[in-house]
Amino acid sequence: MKLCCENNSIYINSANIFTGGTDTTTITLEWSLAELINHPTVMEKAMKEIDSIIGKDRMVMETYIDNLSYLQAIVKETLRLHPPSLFVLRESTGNCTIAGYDIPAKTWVFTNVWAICRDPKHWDDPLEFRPKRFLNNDNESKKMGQVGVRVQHYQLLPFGSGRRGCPGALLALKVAHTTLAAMIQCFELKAEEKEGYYGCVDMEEGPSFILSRA
Ligand code: HEM
Repeated sequence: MKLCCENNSIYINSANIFTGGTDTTTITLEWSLAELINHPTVMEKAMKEIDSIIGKDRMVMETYIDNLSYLQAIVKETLRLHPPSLFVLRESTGNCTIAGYDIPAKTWVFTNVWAICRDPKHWDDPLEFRPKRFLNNDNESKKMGQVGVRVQHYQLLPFGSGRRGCPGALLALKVAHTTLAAMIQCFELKAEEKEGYYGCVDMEEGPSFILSRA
């Protein structure tokens, strides 16, 4: 049988899934672990949540994740401060105006996800790693608790949005939540004591479109 695909689309889509689906999730895990090591009280709270919901005799499994709301807030806060895809890209199909700028047809428009996720217009203390902001139990969280990474809350866009939004978001979140929970449950993580970084992980960002640690 001869398969007929315009523009080599099977090849392009498969490559998309591999490139878009591998680095992004591991980078999210790396940033989450780095933030947890640098915020021992957050780490302790996450351990306590896992202990109280799962206990010490069972391993974390995907089915428990719905009950680990603090862990989910940690991943959300990581994706806010360190969105692996810095930009979301669109090409205008016709002339249009965005935020007062006239955009001609066929223009590439980059949305700076990184900047929006740190914008003080949308976030209190935007540079602080504070997963609590996503939990529904104080005034700030009442505002932010409902902000999801996969719905149309445009101040938090790690997976993009709309028809071309990330199709792997659900899978990515499942993998990130379960792996992070297992690592917190099984290991005691600390930073190496080396000159300049006593007990802290260096959070410098690498130079790339995909936001990895330097
Ligand atoms: C934390 C992990 C991930 C992040 C942060 C992420 C982020 C994104 C973003 C921002 C886009 C562009 C969306 C837009 O333009 O609106 C995208 C597209 C895409 N992602 Fe992900 N992604 C992740 C994981 C995955 C996984 C696990 C897969 C597949 C197994 C995947 C497959 C894709 C594909 C195929 C596209 C292109 C969709 C299209 O062009 O229509 N991603 N992703």
